[in-house]
Amino acid sequence: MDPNKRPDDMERIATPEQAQAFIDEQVAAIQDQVGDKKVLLALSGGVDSSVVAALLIKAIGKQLICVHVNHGLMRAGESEQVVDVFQNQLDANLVYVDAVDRFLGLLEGVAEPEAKRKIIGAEFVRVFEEEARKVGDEVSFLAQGTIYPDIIESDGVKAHHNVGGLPDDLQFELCEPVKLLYKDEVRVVGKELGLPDEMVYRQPFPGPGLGVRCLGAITRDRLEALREADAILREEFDNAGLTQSVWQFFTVVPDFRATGVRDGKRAFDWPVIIRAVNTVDAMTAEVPEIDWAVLKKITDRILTEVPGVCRVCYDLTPKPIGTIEWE
Ligand SMILES: Nc1ncnc2c1ncn2[C@@H]1O[C@H](COP(=O)(O)OP(=O)(O)OP(=O)(O)O)[C@@H](O)[C@H]1O
Repeated sequence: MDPNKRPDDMERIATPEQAQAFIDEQVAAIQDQVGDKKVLLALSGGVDSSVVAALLIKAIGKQLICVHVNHGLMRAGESEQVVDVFQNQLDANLVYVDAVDRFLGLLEGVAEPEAKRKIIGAEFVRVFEEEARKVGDEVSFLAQGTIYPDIIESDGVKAHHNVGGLPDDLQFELCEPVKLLYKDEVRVVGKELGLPDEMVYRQPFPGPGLGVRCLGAITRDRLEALREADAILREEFDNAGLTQSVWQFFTVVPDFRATGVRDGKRAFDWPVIIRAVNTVDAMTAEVPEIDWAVLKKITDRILTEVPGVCRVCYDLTPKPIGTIEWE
């Protein structure tokens, strides 16, 4: 039997009971696979790696070493939540790497989106490799949040390597407990494992994080404005009950300024663009009709609370022609 093929008769996990049965089965399988050896996991705080971390903690406790890389491009509060949930609440073995200066230093002056993505991806592998080398001798397994769509997308040939790119002398045996699950099932399992809703229902977030929403060459002040505006948007969408009904929403800060008037004086500050989309498969997307009062409240808050911003726009472009992300 192909271990990367979901059996035709496998039930779709939708209830807490089904999730619990899956958890029990995987905990036993992990204990069987790993024994008393150690496992390394890159933990982003996204739903896939968080569910894998929680499963492994349940199965082998401190034999799991989680590495979280704060590259400075996380949304507000995300890295703090990883520390709070995994270190404080679940008492996990967590290595927190503050790599903000490294990433932002390398990205300085780089405006081309593909170049930015490459720098972020390559540096991530480098940071992870450094951490893996520190513990490499004691570790035998690499856990990954591979899910079934990753396997289907890679044509079923081999499991998708989330932290691919590790050198040959640093190869581990893989442990991928959710590789046969669809995203909705991973969420049900995450909920049953007691992870917070913000983690379990986290919307898709691009690998390069806020780096591709701070358009052009990233500067620290513009990145901070983006992070604050994004936090306001998320808070107000949540207050308006839109978090579950809108598929994805975020802000973008372009690398040009607009004029305005603040306290009787000319302002020359950045615009913030609000992007919200609904989609089934991310191939096409529509812009939801957000209640005017909600948009106005978000606009007021961004203009008063976020330094360096003097204009707020709502992006009305469907996909196609516009992609969901701006870069
Ligand atoms: N900042 C980070 N720190 C540690 N690991 C990370 C980080 N960002 C990404 N990763 C690792 O790379 C994997 C792939 O990241 P990607 O951004 O593509 O998200 P994903 O496939 O949706 O998974 P997840 O839901 O776990 O974020 C993650 O599952 C995680 O193992």
